[in-house]
Amino acid sequence: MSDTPLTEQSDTQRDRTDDCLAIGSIVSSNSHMDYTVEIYNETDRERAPAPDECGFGQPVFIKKTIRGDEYIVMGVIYDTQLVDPDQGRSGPRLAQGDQPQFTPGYVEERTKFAGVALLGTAEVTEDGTIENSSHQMPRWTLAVEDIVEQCPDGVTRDFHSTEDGRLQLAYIERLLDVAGPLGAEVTLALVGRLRDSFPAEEHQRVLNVIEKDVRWQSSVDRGGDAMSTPSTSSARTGSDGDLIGTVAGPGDGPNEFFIVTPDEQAVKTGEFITYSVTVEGTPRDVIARVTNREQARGLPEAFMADPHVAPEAVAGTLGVPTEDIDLYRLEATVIGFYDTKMETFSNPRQLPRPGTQLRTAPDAMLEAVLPNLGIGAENARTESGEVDLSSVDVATRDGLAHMGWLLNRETGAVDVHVPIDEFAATHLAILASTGSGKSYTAGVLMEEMMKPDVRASLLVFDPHGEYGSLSEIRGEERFAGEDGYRPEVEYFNPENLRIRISELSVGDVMAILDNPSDRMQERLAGGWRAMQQRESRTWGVDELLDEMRNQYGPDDASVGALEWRLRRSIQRNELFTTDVNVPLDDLVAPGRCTVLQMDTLSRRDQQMIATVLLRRLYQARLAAVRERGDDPNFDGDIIDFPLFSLFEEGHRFAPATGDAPSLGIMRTITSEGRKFGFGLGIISQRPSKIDQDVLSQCGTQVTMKIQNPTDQKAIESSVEAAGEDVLRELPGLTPGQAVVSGDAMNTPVLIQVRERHTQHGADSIPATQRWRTANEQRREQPTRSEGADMGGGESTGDVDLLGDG
Ligand SMILES: Nc1ncnc2c1ncn2[C@@H]1O[C@H](COP(=O)(O)OP(=O)(O)OP(=O)(O)O)[C@@H](O)[C@H]1O
Repeated sequence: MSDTPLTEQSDTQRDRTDDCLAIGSIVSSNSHMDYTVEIYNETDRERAPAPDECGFGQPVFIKKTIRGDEYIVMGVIYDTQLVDPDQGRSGPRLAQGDQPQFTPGYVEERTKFAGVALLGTAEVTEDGTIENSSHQMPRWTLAVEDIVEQCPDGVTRDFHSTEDGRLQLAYIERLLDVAGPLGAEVTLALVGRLRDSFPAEEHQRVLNVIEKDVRWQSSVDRGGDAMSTPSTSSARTGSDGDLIGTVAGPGDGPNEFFIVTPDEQAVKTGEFITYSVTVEGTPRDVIARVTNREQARGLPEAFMADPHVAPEAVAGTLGVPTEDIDLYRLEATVIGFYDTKMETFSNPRQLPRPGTQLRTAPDAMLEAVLPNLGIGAENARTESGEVDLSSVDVATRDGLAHMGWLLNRETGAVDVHVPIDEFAATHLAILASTGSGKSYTAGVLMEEMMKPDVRASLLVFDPHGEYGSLSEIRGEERFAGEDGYRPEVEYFNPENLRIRISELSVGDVMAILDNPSDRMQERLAGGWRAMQQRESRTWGVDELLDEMRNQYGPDDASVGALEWRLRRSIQRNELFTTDVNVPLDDLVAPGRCTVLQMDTLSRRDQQMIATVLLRRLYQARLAAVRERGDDPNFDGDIIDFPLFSLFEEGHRFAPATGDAPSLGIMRTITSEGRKFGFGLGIISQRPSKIDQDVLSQCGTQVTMKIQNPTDQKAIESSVEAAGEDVLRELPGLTPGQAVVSGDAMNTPVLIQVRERHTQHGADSIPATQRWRTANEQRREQPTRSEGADMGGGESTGDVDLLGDG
């Protein structure tokens, strides 16, 4: 057999099957798909194939005539074997191998076999080209001595083209099976040949994917299983309309599906993606939310055995590719397409088909469809009654709170606006562990509510005095209206916040008196009822005691016991007065934010203030809605504008356990307030400690980092919109990141809360800084500070204390 390439080169791009180089003949088969071919040498043929004409990965064909029609059976050389009869022979031969003329049998025995795996079939046309190629398993069996010919590149190309010009490679799985350990290599060799025949970019991309996959499979099979470690870290941020992945198939739930995406897309959980479907003849862009992300393919864990060695170094040594090999498997849940008539999402009840391409939902689209704009989008309707999303510019719309932007997109790329009407009517909960940004976020919302396009009437119950800096908005230009509007910010503290005793209910008094006996309760109820019948509203404890003594006799022991309690808890408490009652007009007005600073009051007194004020405000709203103002006999308060009241430490006012007097009115307002234009906002770091009735009535939720499992459970059971995927996000959020869900949004949204326009008033000052400053002050003015701090006694001196004097 000659090693020199033939000078007479065949035209490899020719596409005809006639006059091809015969390279060998079949001698046996290992299976229906796997044949052994003896390669011709000089003694068999005048023109024996050169090594590169019958090498590894060489496409070949065998001609077959079936019922008069001519076919080729395509195959590929996937293995070669040399047979040397001399091997293992120790006895002498008559002649040596370099004297073939004397020993033709010997040379013939010393031969080369090739393994040929079958790929498919094609029909041969009259002009010798092929058509109707099929990559199915050939049905006919080949015979011993069938001639195997070298397949020219043109024929190979035609065998891999479909009728409509697409590239087909449908035999790969079979080839990998048949060729065993050499399957990946022979597939790669074939892919390499096809690259020249299919130069178009679309074909090259497909070949890239196949090549990467096969290469990956083969190298990982050598190195171990692909790891599947869930990962959420990624550098890139999704952007407008990018192609991000392909639908792999349906997921666990009826609205869920899986997507495969390469690492470079870095699609995160919470990202909004879109695909197109036709619903009742109309093409629709359906939005889905990514709910989970797992690595489907990455470097094997075994490569990470030594933390001093980068896994890429191991991979490089083993020849495992490391670039662009990571694949992620995302789970997504269908939100729906935006129904421009109903102005909400509608579920197409149709999952995307496997293979559907997915894009990130465009920024502008998300900005318009995420908030529940409700009737807010009315003036963007076209004549057909549909809302023209492209004309919905939420940024210029009135009554929306700009809370921040989508966390998964570039900063500010998709601004998130929350309709204030929604949460002002159906209540709001801001829930997060301490230090996660609750008060900060509440501050952002309050700023938004005081803007000229909203001018809310806000009443803030502030048990920690955290909203002192909100007064800055009075002078901020961005809060000024063209008509001269300037928001008012008023502060009330216990000195100017008094409760008139006659405003208390008997239930309130019982709570204040700390479990009076049954008989005392009975006496108190009788006396209180009588007092409330009186015209005068300026009675006090003395008048009440007189009334009870009138009813139950001057020496009644229970009245005696009540006297002591009433004097201690009510008469001597500066919070309660007989006459002064804060006028509601001083407290609430449109365009006014009133902050009740209650940090010096006991918890019980804070609850009492909330109870009485909420009751008065609620009744005043009720009177307005029921048009009691028209009744000449009505002398109560009327508030003819909606109210929104915000509670820091909400669990203090509506606790899940205990007997807070404020709980009743808070339950009433959260369940009925919608009808009367009275919204509550509950801020709390302990959702599990809030009354579940109150919490579950909060239609809009801003949930931030929460790690405590009991609190997570409370959210799960009371926050309807918080799906499993949303709850999973909560522990991983950092300060300022939040999930906004519920009535105000069409779907839960992961946001970065914007920065405050005013200063945040709740920053804790580090203890070390305080110590240092205090110490420095003492050193500068030792005598004065010592005198003040030590109560004027003999000072030991700071120098001595520090031990350096
Ligand atoms: N959106 C944001 N942008 C910038 N910084 C923020 C943001 N949200 C919170 N922070 C920072 O996080 C800190 C904690 O926020 P905040 O005081 O609102 O927490 P909190 O949940 O109310 O805590 P606490 O329960 O102790 O009152 C703030 O001091 C602020 O510096």
